[in-house]
Amino acid sequence: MLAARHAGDHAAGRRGARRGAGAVLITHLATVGSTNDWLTERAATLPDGSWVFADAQTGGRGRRGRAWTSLPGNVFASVLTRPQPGEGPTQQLSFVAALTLAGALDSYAEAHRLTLKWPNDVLLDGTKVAGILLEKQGDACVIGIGVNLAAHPVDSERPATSLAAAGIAPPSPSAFVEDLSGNFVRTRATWRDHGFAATRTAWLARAAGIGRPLVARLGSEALTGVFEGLADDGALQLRLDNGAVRAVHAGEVFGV
Ligand SMILES: O=C(O)CCCC[C@@H]1SC[C@@H]2NC(=O)N[C@@H]21
Repeated sequence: MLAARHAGDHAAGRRGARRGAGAVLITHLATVGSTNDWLTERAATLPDGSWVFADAQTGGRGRRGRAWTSLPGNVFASVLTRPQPGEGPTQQLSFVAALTLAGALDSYAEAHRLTLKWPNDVLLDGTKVAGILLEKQGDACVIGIGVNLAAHPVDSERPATSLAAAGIAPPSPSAFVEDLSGNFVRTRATWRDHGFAATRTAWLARAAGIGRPLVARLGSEALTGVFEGLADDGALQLRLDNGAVRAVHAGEVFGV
């Protein structure tokens, strides 16, 4: 285990930092506001591919300004990326991250039970088990990952599940983060070496609702169409009833 190296970690209750498989730096905190904030504050000094995770998160954030309920025994982790030679645009990282996460979950649940929902949710038996939040800081991008291993919120507007609720013995968060970090190196290398085409094909192979009707809610607008695929910038391609294909860059999608 490496000695503590960052100033200002006392308040967070530092557990330690170590090099995981492939010499990835993984920092383990007892408690933190948000692992995304922790990394964003250190984006200028930490190396590309650095991870942080925490036993407790007091101000977890989700997409679209929502709070992320951070229950004990779950994973709250973030990884720092900077554009590397050969890599595509940052928006594509969203799909690299979703594949990384699904690949890590494959060790615990049969692959057919795990599907991907645009843009970057992971579903277990059709219900959300994990979410991803990408935040840019200059040219860096912090990818936050929340996984319901042991518990899930029961009172939330949107249905959620956990490995435990699905009858799967959950791993420890630290073991899961170890899997995630190793998987991210491999998934990212595939993206770099084979371009977005390989990542898109892999993502679409696990996508929930591909080729089926869905509703995309974009603010006050709701569009109905058939989910046809993914554009290079990560937009969902929706074939509308009039035959035109509309690119959906932001919003939420629901099956109909
Ligand atoms: O589905 C979503 O809305 C994205 C959820 C992302 C939650 C994770 S938990 C670790 C990291 N820190 C945060 O504050 N958010 C992300």
